[in-house]
Amino acid sequence: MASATTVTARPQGLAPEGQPALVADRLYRFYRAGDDETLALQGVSLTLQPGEMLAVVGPSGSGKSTLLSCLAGLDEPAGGTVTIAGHRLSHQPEPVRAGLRAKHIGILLQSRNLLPHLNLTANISLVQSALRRSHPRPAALDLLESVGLADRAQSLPRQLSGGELARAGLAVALANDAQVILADEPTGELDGETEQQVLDLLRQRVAAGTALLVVTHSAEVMAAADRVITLADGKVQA
Ligand SMILES: Nc1ncnc2c1ncn2[C@@H]1O[C@H](COP(=O)(O)OP(=O)(O)OP(=O)(O)O)[C@@H](O)[C@H]1O
Repeated sequence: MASATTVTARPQGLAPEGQPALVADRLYRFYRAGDDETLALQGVSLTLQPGEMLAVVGPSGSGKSTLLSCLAGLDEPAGGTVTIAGHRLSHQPEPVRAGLRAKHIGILLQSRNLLPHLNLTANISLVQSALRRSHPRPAALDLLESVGLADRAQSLPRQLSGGELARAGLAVALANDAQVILADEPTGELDGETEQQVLDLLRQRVAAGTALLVVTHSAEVMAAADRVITLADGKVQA
C-alpha cells in the first residue's frame, strides 16, 4: 500500500465517560418461510466499551450477520433492545434509526458499502451528506490517504483491486467519524499483508477511542481483538 498517514483524532461525540458505546440486551430474531421458522438470534446480549475491539465468531448460520444487522439498525429484532451511546436504536421508526446510524455508526459490510457508480470521493461525500452541519467530517482526501488510496480518489470501485476495495470500504466506514464501527468480515478476501494493513488501520481507530465489533472467521482478526465471543445457534456461548 502507498505510504499511509494516520487519522487517529479521537472521534467526536464519544459516549460520556463510563457509558458503553453499544449495548445489546436479549436480542431475538426469527425468520419465517412458510411453516418453517429459523431462530437466528435467541437472547443475545453484549456490551461494547469505547476503545474496545470485540470479535464475534461462530459457524456459518450461527446468526453473526443477523446480529450485526440488528446492531446497525438495518434490521429490527423481534425482541430485546439495542442502545448506541445511550440512545435506543431498536424499535424506532426508520428515519430515527437512519439518523442515529448516520451519526454514531460506521458500517463496513462484505459488499464493501460502496456505490458502484460513484468514485471514492463521492462515496465518502454521500455518507457525510446524512450528517448534521455541526458533525465533524474528515476530509475525503485525508481519509483516502489514511488507507493509502489518495491517488485513487477519482476511481470507481470497479477500477480497484480486492485489497484496494477493502481499504476504500474502510475509508467510507470512517467517513462519519463514528464512535462505533460494525464490520462484517472486513478482511474476508484479503491476502495476509493487506489483511494486516486493514487490521492496523482499525486498531488505530480503536486506540483513539472508537468501539469496534467485527464479525470474522480470521484467526488474525481474533488475535487482534480485545475480546472474542462465539455464537452458536443464535446464542452466545459461555
Ligand atoms: N432472510 C432470511 N430468511 C430466512 N432465513 C434467514 C435469512 N437470513 C438468515 N437466515 C437464517 O438465519 C440463520 C442465521 O443466519 P446468518 O446469516 O445471521 O448467519 P451467519 O452466522 O452470519 O452465517 P455466515 O457465517 O454463513 O455468513 C441461518 O440459519 C440462516 O439460514
